[in-house]
Amino acid sequence: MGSFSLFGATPQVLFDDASGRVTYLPDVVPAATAQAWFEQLFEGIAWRGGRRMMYEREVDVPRLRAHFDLDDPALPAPLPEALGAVRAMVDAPFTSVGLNLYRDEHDSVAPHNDKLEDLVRGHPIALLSLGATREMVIRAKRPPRRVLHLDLAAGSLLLMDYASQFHYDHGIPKQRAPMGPRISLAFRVRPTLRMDETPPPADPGTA
Ligand SMILES: O=C(O)CCC(=O)C(=O)O
Ligand SMILES: [Fe+2]
Repeated sequence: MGSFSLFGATPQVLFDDASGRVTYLPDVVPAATAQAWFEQLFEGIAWRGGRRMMYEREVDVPRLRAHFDLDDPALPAPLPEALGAVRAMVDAPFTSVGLNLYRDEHDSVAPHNDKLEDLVRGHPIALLSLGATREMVIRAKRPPRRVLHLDLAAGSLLLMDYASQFHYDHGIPKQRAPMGPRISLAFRVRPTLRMDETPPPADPGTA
């Protein structure tokens, strides 16, 4: 249930109350490993652009993305290793990883909460950061509008629990100063289709 190991990095609990819990764990992955993983993913992933509707107009999603199910037998390196590093810190049965590539300071993700229908209740979202440090803004949806600005450094893990998605938006704002590329890996426990919801075939013995 989103508990984390106390070995390795020292967790910084940013808040932990009725509105949810958000924890930052620096240096979950050593700097050299984080850099190697960044380069492998930057070169090796078939990054996709995207389009979305904004004010009744279609615009580019301001970053590149990719997605994998974690049980994919062709899960590309270094995603299995990255999953291992995350699982060493977080006891949650992650099933999916969403990748974001922020090419430079112009790329961003608008304030949002992760879609609750894509998450299994009670499990956290784990964001592993690689590449350039980028600022994340976490803002309460309702007054008093607590706002947190935090730097997500390479090799760090940010854990946002399920409850926090009801009460806070998070985003990566555009910057004015030039920035190198950053990749984030968003590990989630997604609901699977319940195969057991279809009625079982009639038992021939009782027909
Ligand atoms: O890049 C990040 O750290 C945030 C990504 C994010 O919020 C998402 O993928 O839903
Ligand atoms: Fe998100």
